[in-house]
Amino acid sequence: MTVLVTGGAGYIGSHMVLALSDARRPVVVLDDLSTGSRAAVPSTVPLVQGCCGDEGLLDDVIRDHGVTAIVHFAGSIVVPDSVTDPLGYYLNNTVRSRALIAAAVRGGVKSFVFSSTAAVYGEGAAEPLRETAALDPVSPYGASKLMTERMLSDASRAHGFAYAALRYFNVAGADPAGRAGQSTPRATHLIKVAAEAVTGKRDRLQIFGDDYPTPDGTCVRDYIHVSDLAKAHVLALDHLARTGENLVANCGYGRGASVLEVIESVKRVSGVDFPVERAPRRPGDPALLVADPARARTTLGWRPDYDDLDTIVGHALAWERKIAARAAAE
Ligand SMILES: NC(=O)c1ccc[n+]([C@@H]2O[C@H](COP(=O)([O-])OP(=O)(O)OC[C@H]3O[C@@H](n4cnc5c(N)ncnc54)[C@H](O)[C@@H]3O)[C@@H](O)[C@H]2O)c1
Ligand SMILES: O=c1ccn([C@@H]2O[C@H](COP(=O)(O)OP(=O)(O)O[C@H]3O[C@H](CO)[C@@H](O)[C@H](O)[C@H]3O)[C@@H](O)[C@H]2O)c(=O)[nH]1
Repeated sequence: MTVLVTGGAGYIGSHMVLALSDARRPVVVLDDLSTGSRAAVPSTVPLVQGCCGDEGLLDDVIRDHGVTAIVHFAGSIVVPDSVTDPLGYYLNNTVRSRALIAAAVRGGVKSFVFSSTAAVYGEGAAEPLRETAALDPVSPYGASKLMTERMLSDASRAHGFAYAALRYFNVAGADPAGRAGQSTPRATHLIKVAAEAVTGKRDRLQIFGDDYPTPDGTCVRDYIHVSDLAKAHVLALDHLARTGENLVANCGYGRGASVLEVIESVKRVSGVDFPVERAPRRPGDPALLVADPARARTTLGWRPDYDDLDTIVGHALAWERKIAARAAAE
C-alpha cells in the first residue's frame, strides 16, 4: 500500500510527503535532486535518487516497495524557461511522464495523481476558470502538462487504472509547523522572490508588466497554500481508491490577487519596505488566472484551512527567515 511520490524532494512534493507521513501512510520518494534537496525528505522516508523517466529503475521501485499509487510531482516548472527551452520541457514533463505511466501500467498500479496546472487553459476563457474551459496553453510548459493529461486519459481507458489531474493555480506558503517550505535555488515565484527581498537575499523585486488588461495593470493569480494543496492530493488518492473514477480538478481558492496586491501583503506582513521596480512583460505570462474550485469541493470534499493571502505570505516569510538564519550560521 505504498505511495510513490516523484519529485518528493521538491517544494510541493515535500509537503505531500509530510501529509502522507502524518497520516501514517507508507511513502517512497523518487527524485533526481535537480531542484529538490535530500534535506527536504524526512529521514524516516526512503529516497531513491534517479530520474522518473528511467523505466528499469521505476520497475524496481514499484516492485521492491509494493507501490499501489503514484503521485507525480517531478518536472520542470518555470513558465518563461519553457519558452526558451521548449524541447527540454517536453522531454522532462511529457516524455518522462510517459515512461512513468508505462511503468505504472506494467506494475499494476491502480491510482495515479498528476501535478497539472492552470497553464493548460487558454487566454480569454471566462473567469473564474472551470475545468470545462477551453484548453489552449500559452506556454510550452502548459502544453507539456496538457499532453500528459491526455496520455493519462487514454492510458487509463486502455489499461484500467484511475487518475486525478489536479490543475494547481499559484502555489505558495510553507508548512505552518515550519517543517518544510520552498528552498528552490534561483526561485522565480513571486511570493518566494518577495520573501527573499525581505531577508536581503535579493536587493529588489521587479514587476513584470504593468500594462495588462487587469484592474491595476499587473497580472492576477489565485494563490493557494501548499498545505491545502497537499490535503487535496490525499483526498484525491482516497477518491481514486474508493471510486476508481477519474478526476480533473482545479486547485485554487477562486479569488485573484494582483502582483501589486501581493507586494503590499508581503510588505505589510513582514514590516519591511524593499525596493520595487517596473520591468517589461515576461514571456508566456497570461494576464489573469483564477480558479473555480467547485469541483474539488464537491467531489473531494476539500475544505481549505489557509485561504487568506496574508496567512500564506506569513508562512512563506517564516520559512524564508528560518533558512536565511540557517545559511548565516553555516
Ligand atoms: N509551484 C507551483 O506554483 C506549481 C503550479 C502548478 C503546477 N506545479 C507542478 O507541481 C510540481 C511540483 O512543483 P514544485 O513547485 O514543487 O517544483 P520543484 O522544482 O520544487 O519540485 C520538482 C521536483 O522534481 C524533481 N525532478 C525534476 N525532474 C525530475 C526527473 N526527471 N526525475 C526525478 N525528479 C525530478 C526535482 O529535483 C524537484 O525535487 C511540478 O510538476 C509543477 O509543474 C507547480
Ligand atoms: O519577480 C517576479 C516574479 C513574478 N512576477 C509576476 O508574478 C506573477 C506570478 O508569477 P510566478 O509566481 O512566477 O508564477 P506563474 O508564472 O504564474 O506560474 C506558477 O503558477 C502556474 C499556475 O498558475 C503554474 O503552472 C506554474 O508552474 C507556476 O510556476 C506573474 O505575473 C509574474 O510575471 C513578477 O512580477 N516578478
